[in-house]
Amino acid sequence: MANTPNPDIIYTKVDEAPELASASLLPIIQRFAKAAGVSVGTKDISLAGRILATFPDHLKEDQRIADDLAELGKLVKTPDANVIKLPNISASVPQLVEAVRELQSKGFAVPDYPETPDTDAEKEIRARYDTIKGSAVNPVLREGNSDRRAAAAVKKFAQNNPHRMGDWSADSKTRVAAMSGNDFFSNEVSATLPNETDAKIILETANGETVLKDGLSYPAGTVVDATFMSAAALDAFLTDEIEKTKAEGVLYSLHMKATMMKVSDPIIFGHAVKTFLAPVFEKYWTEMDALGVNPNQGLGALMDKVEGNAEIKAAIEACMAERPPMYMVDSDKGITNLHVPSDVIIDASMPALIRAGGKGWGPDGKEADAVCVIPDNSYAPVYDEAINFFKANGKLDPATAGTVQNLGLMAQKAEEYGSHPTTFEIPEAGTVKMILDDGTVLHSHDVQAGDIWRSASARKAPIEDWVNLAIERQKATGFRAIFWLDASRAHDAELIKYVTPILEAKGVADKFEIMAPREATRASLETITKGENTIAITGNVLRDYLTDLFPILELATSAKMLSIVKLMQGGGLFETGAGGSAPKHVQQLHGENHLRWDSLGEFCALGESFKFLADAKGNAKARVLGDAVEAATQSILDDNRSPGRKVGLPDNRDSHYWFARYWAEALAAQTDDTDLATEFAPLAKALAKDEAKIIEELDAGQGTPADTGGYYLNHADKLASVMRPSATLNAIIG
Ligand SMILES: NC(=O)C1=CN([C@@H]2O[C@H](COP(=O)(O)OP(=O)(O)OC[C@H]3O[C@@H](n4cnc5c(N)ncnc54)[C@H](OP(=O)(O)O)[C@@H]3O)[C@@H](O)[C@H]2O)C=CC1
Ligand SMILES: O=C(O)CCC(=O)C(=O)O
Ligand SMILES: [Mg+2]
Repeated sequence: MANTPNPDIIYTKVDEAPELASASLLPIIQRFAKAAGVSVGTKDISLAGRILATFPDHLKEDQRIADDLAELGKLVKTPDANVIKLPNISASVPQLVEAVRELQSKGFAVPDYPETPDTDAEKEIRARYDTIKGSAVNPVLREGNSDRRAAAAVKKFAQNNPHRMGDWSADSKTRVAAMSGNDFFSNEVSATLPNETDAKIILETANGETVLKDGLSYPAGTVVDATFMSAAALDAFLTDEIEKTKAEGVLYSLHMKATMMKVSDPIIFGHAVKTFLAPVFEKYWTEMDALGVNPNQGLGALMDKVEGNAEIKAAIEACMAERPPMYMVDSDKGITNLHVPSDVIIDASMPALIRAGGKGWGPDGKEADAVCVIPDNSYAPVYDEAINFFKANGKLDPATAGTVQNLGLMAQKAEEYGSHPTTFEIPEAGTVKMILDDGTVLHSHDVQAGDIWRSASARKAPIEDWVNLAIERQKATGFRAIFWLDASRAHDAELIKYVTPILEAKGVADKFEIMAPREATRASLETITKGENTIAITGNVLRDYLTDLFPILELATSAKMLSIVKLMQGGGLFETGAGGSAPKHVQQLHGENHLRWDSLGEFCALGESFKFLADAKGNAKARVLGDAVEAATQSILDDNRSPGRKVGLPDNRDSHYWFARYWAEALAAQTDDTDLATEFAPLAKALAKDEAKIIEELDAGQGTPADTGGYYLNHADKLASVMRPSATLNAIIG
C-alpha cells in the first residue's frame, strides 16, 4: 500500500463488460503509450474493490487493498489529473449482497450486509456499506461539468449506416404517467444564499424536535432547494395507474434511478412494489415483516424471503393474475420490472423503449405498448413530449437527423444527484425546517409520516463555470443553444438569475434560448428532424437522461459518446461513453464466449486523454499518439470493425486487434515524429502479416462457455486467458 507516484494517465478498473474489455485493451494501450514515455496505470473503483478497501480490518494482511477511490478523489482536485473513467456499477442492495457473497466464497472475510442492523457493531458495518451503495464513485470524481457529444466521425457513421428503429404509430397506447401534484416538482422551494453559512435540518413534531442533519456548510451564492414527495399522494397515484393500465390493456412499467438516487428512489420503488401487491401486503404484512421482507429491495428479494410460505406465494400469484401484465426485464426467466431496483434504470430504459417505437417486452415474451410510470413530474415531461412527438411525426430518421449535444451542470455534486445526505423518509408527521446558523428558517414544509423530504444544492463556482462552458461550445459550433430551465420551477428560477446576467455581460444573450424541459424537448426534436444541431445546456439529471436519450435515438447507443469532464482545478476526466456496464454482455461472454461490448467510447476518451496530456505536460509524442488514436477510431468505423451482437461474429477482442493495427499504421504513416514512425512500422507490418492467424486464434473459443473466475471479482489469469486468447497477438504486443 506504499505511495507510489501517480502514472501519467489513470485507467480505472471497473466491473462487468467494460472490465472484461479492459483485460484485452489495456495491455495494448500501455504498450503504445510507453513509446511516448507515457505511463498508464490503474486505480480500482470496482464494486468488489470498494468493498475490500472499506473493510481492511476484516481481511488478512495480504488481502488488503488501498482505497483507490479516496486517492482519486484527491487527485481530481489537482491540475495533474488525467483519468480515463469507465462505467462502474452503482450498486443496489441486491447487487451489493451478491458481491459480498462472492467475495466471502473466495476467502475474503468481509462482513454480511446487515439489512436490519440492531447492535452498534452492525450499525457501524451498515454505515460503512452505505458509503459503497448506489452511485458512490461518479459524484466523487466529477469535480467538473460535463461535455457530452458524439464525435463528428461517429455521427457521420451513424448517418451513413442508420440503425433500425421501431415504428411509431399515431394510435400507440404508450404514454408517460406522472403525479399531478404533491411531488418533488410541485413542492419545491429554492433560495440563493447571499453569504457563506452553516445550516441544519430539523423535524418538529408533537413530541419534540429531531435533528435530521447538522453541520451542513454552504459557500456564498449556493442555490439551496428543499422539497418533498407525499407518500399518500404517491400511493394514490400508483394505485390509480395500476387500474388505468389494466383498463387500457397495456404493460405496466416503472422507470426510476434507484442507483444514483440511492436514498429517495429505492423508497419510491418500494411504494410501487407495495401498491402492485397491495392485497398481499394488507393481509400478510405481519408475516412478511417477520420474514425480513423489505419492499424497497424488489419483488425478487421478496420472493426469496417468502419461499417457504405456500400461502403467501399463492396470494402473490393470485394478485399478479389480477394485475395488468408487467413490462419484463427477462420474460424467459420471469424477471419483472419490479424484481430488482437496479434492473430498470430510467436513463437507459426510457430511450430503449422509445427507440423500439414505444414497445416493451411483456410476460408472454411479446412486444407491447406500455404505460411508463415516472412518479415525479420534474423531468417526466421530457419523455412524455418525446413520445407525443413521435406519435405525431413518426420515428426519427437517423440517416438525416442532426444531433443534440449536452453541457451539463455536474460539478461538486450539483442538484438532485448530490442530495443523498440530505434526503429523509419522514418518521412522524411534523414540520421539516432548514435553519441557517443565524437562525433564519430558509425552508419549511409540513410533512406526514412516510413522506420523502430532500434538499439539493448547486454551488456558485460550478454554475458560473457551466454557463461559461456553454458560451464556449456555442461559439465553437454556432449551434442553436438552449438552456433547459423552467422559469416557473423554484430551482430553475434561481439558476436563471445566474445565467441571464452572464450571457448579457458577455454580449451573447441573443445566441441562447431558455425553455422548460417540455418545450426544449419539442424544440430539440424539431431541430434535429430538420437535420440541424443543438446544444442542450442542462442541470445534472437532464445531463444524465439526455445523454442516453438522444444518442440512443441518433446512434443506436450511448456507448459511442465522447464524455469530457473539464475538472475545475485544471485536470481532465475522460469518461467512456455515456452508458453503464452492460450486465447482459457478461452473461453472454460467460455463456458463449462472445463479448459484444463496443469499446468505441474508450477509443474516444483515450484520444482526448493523450491530447490533454500533450498540452498539460508539453509532450509532443503524446499528441502524435492521440492523433493516431483518432485516425484508428475513424478506420474502425469506416471499415465496420465494431463488435457484432451475436456469437460467431467478430467481437470486442477482434475490434481491439483492429484498433491496435490501425493505431500502429497511423503512427507508422505520420511524419511529425520519426522515432514513433520507426518504432511502429514493424509492429504494423507484423499485425497485418498475421491477420488471419490472429483472427482465427481470437475467435476459436466462441460458442462455448468462458470462465473468468468470477462475476464481481474476476481471476486475473483466467480473465486474461479468455480475453487475450491469441498468442500471436500477445507476442506482437509484448
Ligand atoms: N457512468 C457510469 O458509471 C454508469 C454506470 N451505470 C451502471 O451500469 C449498470 C447497468 O446499467 P443499465 O442502465 O442497464 O445501462 P447499460 O448502459 O449498462 O446497458 C443498457 C444497454 O445499452 C447497451 N450498451 C451499453 N453500453 C454498451 C457498449 N459499450 N457496447 C454495446 N452496447 C452497450 C447494451 O444493449 P444490448 O444489451 O442490447 O447490447 C446494454 O444492455 C448499473 O449497475 C448502473 O449502475 C449506468 C450508467 C452509467
Ligand atoms: O453514477 C451513476 O449511477 C450513473 C451515472 C450515469 O448514468 C451517467 O453519468 O450517465
Ligand atoms: Mg446515464
